[in-house]
Order: sequence, then C-alpha cells, then structure tokens
Amino acid sequence: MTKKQENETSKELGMESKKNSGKSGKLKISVSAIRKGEKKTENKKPGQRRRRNHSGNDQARRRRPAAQDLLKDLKQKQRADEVQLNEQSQAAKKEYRKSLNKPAEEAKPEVKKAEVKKVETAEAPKVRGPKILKPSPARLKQGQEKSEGSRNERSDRRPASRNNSRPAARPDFASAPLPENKDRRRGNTGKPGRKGQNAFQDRGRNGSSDRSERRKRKNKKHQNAPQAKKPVTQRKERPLPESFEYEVGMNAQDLGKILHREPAEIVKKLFMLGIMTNQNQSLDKDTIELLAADYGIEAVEKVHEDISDIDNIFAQEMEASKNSDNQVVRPPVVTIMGHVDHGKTTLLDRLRHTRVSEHEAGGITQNIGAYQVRINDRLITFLDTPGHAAFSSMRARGAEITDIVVLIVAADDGVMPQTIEAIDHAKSAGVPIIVAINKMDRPGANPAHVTEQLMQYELIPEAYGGSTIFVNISAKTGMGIDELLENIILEADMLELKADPKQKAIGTVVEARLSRGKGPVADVLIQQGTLRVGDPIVVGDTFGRVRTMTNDKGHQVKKATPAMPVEITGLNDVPESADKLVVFDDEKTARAVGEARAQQSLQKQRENTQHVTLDNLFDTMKRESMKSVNIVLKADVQGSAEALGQSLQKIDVEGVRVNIIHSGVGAINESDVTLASASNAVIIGFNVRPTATAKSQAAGESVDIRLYSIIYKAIDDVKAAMQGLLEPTYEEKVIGNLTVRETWKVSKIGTIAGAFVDNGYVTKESGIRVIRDGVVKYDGKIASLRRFKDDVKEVKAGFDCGLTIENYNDIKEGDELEAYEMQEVKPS
Ligand SMILES: Nc1nc2c(ncn2[C@@H]2O[C@H](COP(=O)(O)OP(=O)(O)OP(=O)(O)O)[C@@H](O)[C@H]2O)c(=O)[nH]1
Repeated sequence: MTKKQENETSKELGMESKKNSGKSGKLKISVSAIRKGEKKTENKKPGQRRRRNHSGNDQARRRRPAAQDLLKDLKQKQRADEVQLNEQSQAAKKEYRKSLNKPAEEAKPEVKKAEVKKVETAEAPKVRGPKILKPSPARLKQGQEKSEGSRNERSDRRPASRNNSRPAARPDFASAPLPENKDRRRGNTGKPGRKGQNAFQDRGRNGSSDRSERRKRKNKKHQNAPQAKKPVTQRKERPLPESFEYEVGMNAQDLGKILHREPAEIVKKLFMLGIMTNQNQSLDKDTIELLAADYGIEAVEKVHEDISDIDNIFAQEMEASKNSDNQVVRPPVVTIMGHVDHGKTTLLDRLRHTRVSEHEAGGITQNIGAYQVRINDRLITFLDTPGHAAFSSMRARGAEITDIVVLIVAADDGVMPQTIEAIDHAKSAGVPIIVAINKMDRPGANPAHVTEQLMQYELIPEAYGGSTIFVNISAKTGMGIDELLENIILEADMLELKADPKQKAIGTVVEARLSRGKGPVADVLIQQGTLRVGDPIVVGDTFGRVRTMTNDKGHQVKKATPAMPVEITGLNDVPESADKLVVFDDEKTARAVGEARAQQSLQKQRENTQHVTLDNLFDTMKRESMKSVNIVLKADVQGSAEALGQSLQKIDVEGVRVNIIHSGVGAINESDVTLASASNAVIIGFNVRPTATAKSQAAGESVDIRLYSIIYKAIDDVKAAMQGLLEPTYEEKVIGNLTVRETWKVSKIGTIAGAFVDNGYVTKESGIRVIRDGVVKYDGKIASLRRFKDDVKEVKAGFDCGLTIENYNDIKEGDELEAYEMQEVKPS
C-alpha cells in the first residue's frame, strides 16, 4: 500500500480520528467507527447484543493498549482500506454500468418489479457494506475467546448481510462487497485459519502480502467477470416460449438454448422433479415433456421426415400443386389400347410422323418412350408403349401417368377379348376412354356394329345419350386423325388438367436403358414443376445431376415443363420404368438419398430372394417361367458324378431341363454353397456330406442340399420335384418306450394292455411297435389310449396307461412297446 493510499484510508476512517491524538486513541476511534456500523445490526438483533454484554473479559482485553496489537490493527486496517478502495471502485463501475443499462431496463416492462427492487436495495448497502464488515480487533478477540458466541453472531449476521449485499451482488457481480463474500465463503469451508479457528480470525489477523496479492487478483477477476457473464444473465431474462419443438435425445444444454434458460437451471428443475441428470446427458421423451409441463409450456416432438421416401415427396409435391396459384393448363397424357392387330402401333406411328413432320420442320423423332403432338397450338403427349399390359404394369408400380385412354377397335373386327380387357383396365384406373374405330378404309368396316358392341360395356356415344367420345379413323390413311386429336383436347379440357411449372419438378420414368455413349439414360415424363439441366435428382434408386436433356424431336433442351417427355442423362445407374423422379436442393442430399435407397432395395431383394429347392421347384418353375433347373453336383468319385450328371441332364419336364452348373468330387464346401446361392441352384450330394461351415452357410442362405446314396433315387426326386410330385420326406422318431404289465381280453374291444411309460411319452396318434424278445412282432397304430377310465391324448413317462392296438390283440405281459412318430425332415 502506498503512502497516499494510507492517508486516504485514514481520512476515510471517519472524522472522529481527527479529534483524537495518540495511537490508543486511533484504535479506539477505529473500533468505535466499526461498531457504529455494527450497532445498526445489533439493534435489530437483541439476542446478539445480549451475548456480547455478557463477555466481560472481552471488554477488558479490548481496552489493553499494546504495541503489538496496535501494529496488527494498523496492518489490518490497511488491508480493510485496501479492500474498501477496491469495493468503492467496483461500486463506481457498477453505478456507471447501471446508468448505461437503465434506459434499456426501463424500456422493458417485463423486467419484473423484483429486479428493480434488487437494484434499489443494492445501492444503500453498497456504501455501508464495508463499514459493517470492517474488521474489528474487538470482534476478533471476542471471536477468539468466545468462539461459540462468535459462531452465533456469524450465523445471526448472515441473513442480515445477505439482505444487504446479495441483491446488489446478483445483477452486478463486481459491485458485491467482496471481503464479506470472500470471507463468508472461506468461513463456510470450515478450514481453520493460520492464526485462528475461524474465518473471522483469518479475516482479522492474517496480513501476508501474498494473500493480499491473491485477493487483488481475485478482485481483478471479479471485475472482469461481469463483461463475460452479462449476456448469460440477459438470456435468463428472456421469456419462455409458449411451446417448443424437441427431439428425443436432446440434453439440458440443447433445451436451455430453446427455452432461453441456463442448462444448470434445467438440470436443477429436473432434479426437483426427481430426475438426476447432467447437462450433457440425453433426455428421453417423458423427461422432456415432464420438464415442459413443469414450465407450463407445450412440448412438441419433432417429426422426422424420411427424405429417402421419395414416393412421399412425390405425393407432397403433387398435393402442393393442387393448391398452387401458379397452376397452368398442361397437355394430356394419352395411352393407346386395343386388341392385337387393331392398329395401335400404326396409329402411334402416324401421329408421330405426320404431326411431327408437318409441324416440326426437319424434326427427326426420337424413340424416347413418349412424344408430343401439336394440334391447334395445343400439345398432346402420347405414351409410346401401347396396350393394357404396359399400362397396368406401370400402374402396379404406382405410376398413374395416363390421363386419357384411346381405345382402338378395328371396324372390320369389332370387340375382341383384349378390347374388353383394355376397357376393364382403363375403368379400374378411372381413366376416361375415347373410342377410335379404326380401319375405316377397309371395305368390311362396320362402325355401327362396333358401337353397339361397346355399348354393352357402358361405352355409350353422345348420340345415344352417353358421354363417351367415338371417332372413326383410319390409322393407315390418316382419316379422322385430326378429329381424334381435337376430341382428346376436348376431353382434356373437361378434365381440367393443370400443373404448376414453378414448383420443384417431379416425374416418372417411362423407359430407361444403358446407352453406350451416354451411360444410363432415362425417358422421363415431367408431371409437375420444371426440370432443368443441372438439377440434382433421385430417380428410383439412382441419383445424379441432370447432365443433358433431349426432347422427343432429338433437340437438346435446358428445361422440361409438365407433361413433357425428355430423355435425361447424368444418373449413376439405370433406373426402372415407373420409377419416380424427384429434385433435391443439392447434389449431396440427392446422393445420400439415392445411395440409401439403393441400399434399402438391395436389402429388400436379399430378404425376398427365395432360393429354389426341390420342394419349391415346381412352383418356382411355374412362377418364374424357368427354362432350366440349376444343380451343383458333388459325388464321392468322378465316375458317380459323371453318371449322375448325365442321368439328371436327360430329365425333361415340359421343356424344362436340368443344367449342371458345377460338378465335382469331395465334400460339399462353402464354395459350392456360394455358387448355388448366386445361381439359385440346388446342391445334390452323392455319397458325400457337407462340411460344417457349408451346412450352416446353406442354412443361412436357404440353399437346398439333398444327399443321396442311390443314383436312381436322386434322379427320381429331381424329376418328381420338377413335376411338382415330390413327396415330403418323413423320418421315424421314437418318442417313448413302454412295458406291458398286464393284459385284459374284452369281447368286442379285443386285448387291452396295461402298460407303464418307461421313458419319453406316448400319444394317441403315435405309431406303436410290439417288440418281444428283441423281435418286432407288430407295427401298427394305437386304437385307444386311456388313463383310468378317461381317454387321453398323451401319457408321459412314469405313468401307467391302458391302450389297444389297431387290428392287433396278441399283446402279452412283458412285451415292450415302442411309440414313434413320423416327422418331416428338413433338408440337411
Ligand atoms: N387398312 C388398314 N390397315 C390398318 C390400319 N391400321 C392398322 N392397319 C394394319 O393392321 C395391321 C396391324 O396393325 P398394328 O398397328 O401392328 O396393330 P397393333 O394393334 O399395334 O398390333 P400389336 O402390336 O400386335 O398389338 C398392320 O398390318 C397395319 O398395317 C388401318 O387404319 N387401315
């Protein structure tokens, strides 16, 4: 401490010091100055004063003027002054900050009254505080000599000092009466001071400079702290949201951010709710909702959208377009259906060539699965794959892209089976039908007859009061083609086909292939939005960025609008027809989604792969139109392998032959199983067995291994399996042994055997063998099984039973009975 500081300190000790001379006087004055402050507290606490009055010895010691005491007191005073200085500077800083913050606080009505109170109360004790806590030799001695009283005093004083100083300390840490806080903290630790038993002694007596330095450093820290902590304090004041969205697994820190609360507060709240957690621990749904309920706010669990579910994205975009203000009329998408040879292909060709060559000068049509035809400045999109099979297979895969079906019926042939099928397919899809009666150029054309026939299938022309459009055409000559096109537009207008070209593009693959020069190529029909070159896309299980787009005339285009068919390149793999196209915001996401989908579909494929076995061979052959049955053949010697192989290859069941994909000598090993699994083959072993690993691998991959030791049995089984005649294999299993203890002969029933079940069990359905002197006397079925007078289904070991055997009465006492069952044997 500098001389200047000392002088200042002595000035601050009060006017009374000037009135007195001498060291003893000084001490007296400083004590009285301190006690003045104390008196205020003491007046509030009569108990405390009472105790003090009782300590007569204290009074005596306090008055003893000793040089040592004086020196100590001086040092102590210096420290106190130093502290006071610090406090005053902090208080000044706080005042300044407060004056800066005040307008902001006043502007915030939600800053509670309590907050304002805090500030108000903080001001008064800020000045008085140090006085109250100024170290006093009297108090120190009092504390030393009467520790009990001192403890009480301390504990009594705590609330008072809290009332005075704490509220001020909260809004601004720097302005807190530091020595009090510090000493109180130290006192609470219970650690004895160097020269005394409690914190008061410490506070009063220690005077080492390093401690003073430490204190200074701490003060500095405290001074710096508010700048760092202030924003945190402000965050506390932010109101709770009315509701919040959470994810299971969030921790107190995450929730703190959402709720504008300190994580510690969340942890504390949870603790009060009986949940022990820390700030980083993941919280479950119940805990988060409990916390929300405690705060009185609503917790809403975040719903995770599976972005790999592009069907869902597709459906959402479809729905979004319906409510869009950007909807515009879009071209109709048409599929041509009809019976074989009624002129579907001819009509498609005519439309493609005539319309294109007439209106698109020099345009060379591309076969891209669909094309557009222009009529009176309106476009119509025709799908290039005619027939109801293609239509329904697309439908079966969830692609409903056709708006209108043109049912073509040859005028000279009339309604035929596939005409009816086409009607049914279109109807079941709910797609309107336009009837085109074709081959009108033919001499035998009879459109009236065709119309009559179609009326039986509820296709009634407008002339007869119906709503179906009928057009007579000749795909060959071009007659009525324009009329057909105009009617398609008419129907489309009735359907009010619209799309939003401004939203994200979605579409469906009409066809896809691998092109030598271009890589994977997909012909896509855009259904909503506009697809642009460069768009990151996912198509089915493939992904990429649209590298090039080519329209049906073979022209490169930069964008494709609704109902426009385009050939796109840039995919990582060839998608399948009916796959959906969805645009993503970035290529990274598209890649992640595409890869996830490919993985999922591979997994599904693996799960669904049912390997061919001799048991399911017939069904598999029928279902998958198999042309051959793959077999891996292993035998003990080369000769057997060759002989069996040749015999098997001679089998021919309705054109299906055996294909030996591998033949070898030795045990059936893992490689055989892997090969069989990959090529969907059955393994036949002749006088060989599978290794342990091969056996478990075969079981895991559901590969059928059949073992034989007779060549013709193997041939018969394969043949029977191919014919669907393979009988399941059964094996006898002994389930119990009985001993006949008694027999009764009953007329009409026959011989009843009273037997004891030695082991296992016997059931009413069991086969039963009568063994006498080690020789099987009879093998048959149980006729009745009883315990006492009741019929029973089963009797277990250790019990007696009565039984009769079907068609056998020669049972004798002492006979052994063997009960057995025939169990189906799984391929080993
Ligand atoms: N005279 C005449 N012949 C036609 C007409 N339309 C098609 N044809 C002929 O009918 C035959 C069959 O025509 P396609 O177009 O192949 O019939 P499709 O319905 O496509 O037959 P599939 O592809 O087998 O289902 C061909 O020889 C055509 O030339 C027509 O309007 N007039």
